[in-house]
Amino acid sequence: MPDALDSTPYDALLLLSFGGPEGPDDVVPFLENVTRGRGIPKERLKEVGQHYFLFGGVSPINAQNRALLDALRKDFADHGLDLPVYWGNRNWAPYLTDTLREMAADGRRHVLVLATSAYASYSGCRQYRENLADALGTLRDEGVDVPKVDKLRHYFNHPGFLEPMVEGVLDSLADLPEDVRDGAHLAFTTHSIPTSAADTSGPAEDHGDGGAYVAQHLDVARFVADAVRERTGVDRPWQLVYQSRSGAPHIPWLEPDICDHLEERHAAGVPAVVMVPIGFVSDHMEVLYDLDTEATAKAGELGLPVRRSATVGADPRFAGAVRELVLERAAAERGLPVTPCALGALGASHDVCPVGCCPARAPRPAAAGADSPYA
Ligand SMILES: CC1=C(CCC(=O)O)c2cc3nc(cc4[nH]c(cc5[nH]c(cc1n2)c(C)c5CCC(=O)O)c(CCC(=O)O)c4C)C(CCC(=O)O)=C3C
Ligand SMILES: [Fe+2]
Repeated sequence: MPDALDSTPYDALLLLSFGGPEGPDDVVPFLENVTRGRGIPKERLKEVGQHYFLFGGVSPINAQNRALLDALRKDFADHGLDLPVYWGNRNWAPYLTDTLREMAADGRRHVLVLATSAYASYSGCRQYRENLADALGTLRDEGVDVPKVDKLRHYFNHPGFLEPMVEGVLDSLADLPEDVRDGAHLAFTTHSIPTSAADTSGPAEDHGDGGAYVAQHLDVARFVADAVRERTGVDRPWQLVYQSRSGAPHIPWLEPDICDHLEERHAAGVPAVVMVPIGFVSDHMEVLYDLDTEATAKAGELGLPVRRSATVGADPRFAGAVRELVLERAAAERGLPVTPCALGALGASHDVCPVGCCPARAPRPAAAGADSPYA
C-alpha cells in the first residue's frame, strides 16, 4: 500500500462537464438547455440537432466522462489518495445542482472542481463558475448548508495533458501513407468563439489579440509541434485553426475554419494534414461531427489525405495529472510552498480566477473565483 496522500482541506472532487443527450428524445430538450437565453439562430440549432440524430441522438460526452470517472477513481486508489469523485453537468443529467445536493447530504464541506475544459474563456471557465453559483443559490434557497467550492486551474500545459496529445499525433502520422507522411502539415483545432470573447479571455494581462484563449492554444500547439519534430526528425509546418462556429454570421468569430484551411492547404500543394483537436478534452460531438464527419468529407472531395489525432479522454496520464493538480492545490491551500507543474512558455495559470476574469456579456454571479458571492 502506498502512503496515504493528503488532500486536505478538500474532501471531494467534482467532475463538472457539459452533458449531452443519450437518445433521440433527449436531443431537443438538451439543445434547449444549452441555448437558453443565448440567442443562437434557429437554423443553427436545427443543423446541430441533425449532427446528434446522425449518431442516434447520443453524444459521446457522457460515456467519456464515465470513463474518466473510472480512470480517476482507479488512479486515486492506486496512489493512496482517499478522495471521493462525483460528476455533475451543466446541460444534462446528472445535473450539477443534483450532484451538489448529494454531496452536501454526504457531508462534503470543501469541494474541488475539475471542469472538462482546459483553457481560459467565458464558455470554458466563467460559464461553469456561473453554473456553480446558480446551483449553490438554488440549494441555499432549499435550506441546504452548501459546501465551499474551489476550481482547479487551467491544465492545458500540464504534462499529463500534453504527452497523450503528442503520442496521438505520432500515431496519426504513422497511420498516413508513407509517401505523404513527411510532407504532412499539422492543423491544431479548437472551438471557435466570438473574437470579442477571445480578446477578453483570462485575467486582464497583455496577451494581445485573442487574449488568454488564443495564447494558451498557441502555447500547446507550439509545444506539441516541437515535440513531434524532435521525435520524428521532421519539421512540419503547423497552424492553429478553428471549428464549430455558431452565432449570427455578422458577428466575428475566430478564423480560419478547419474546412477552409484544408482547402487552402490543398491548393498550396500540401500532401496531407493531421487534425489535432487540442481544444477538446475528449471525443465530443464537435470532434465526431465537425472533424471526423464534415472536415474528413471535405478532405475526401479534395483528395487530401487527413487523419484526426486522439483526444486525451480517460488516458491514465491525464488521470495522474488531475491527482497532481489536486495535491498541488491542496498543499497551496494549506500554506505550503508548491512549484506548480507546467510545460510550454506561459507557465502555470492562476489558481483563483481574479475579479472580472473571462467576463460575460451580461454579468451574473460566478462561484469559485475572487468575485464569488459564496466565500
Ligand atoms: C469554447 C467552447 C467549448 C470548449 C470548452 C468546454 O468544453 O466547455 C465548448 C464545448 C462544448 N460545446 C458543446 C455543445 C454546444 N455548444 C454550443 C454553443 C457554443 N459553444 C461555444 C463555445 C464552446 N463550447 C460557444 C461560444 C457557443 C455559442 C453559444 C454560447 O455562447 O453558448 C451549442 C449550441 C449549438 C451551436 O451553436 O453549436 C452546443 C450544442 C459541447 C457538447 C458536445 C457533445 O455533445 O459532445 C461541448 C463539450
Ligand atoms: Fe459549445
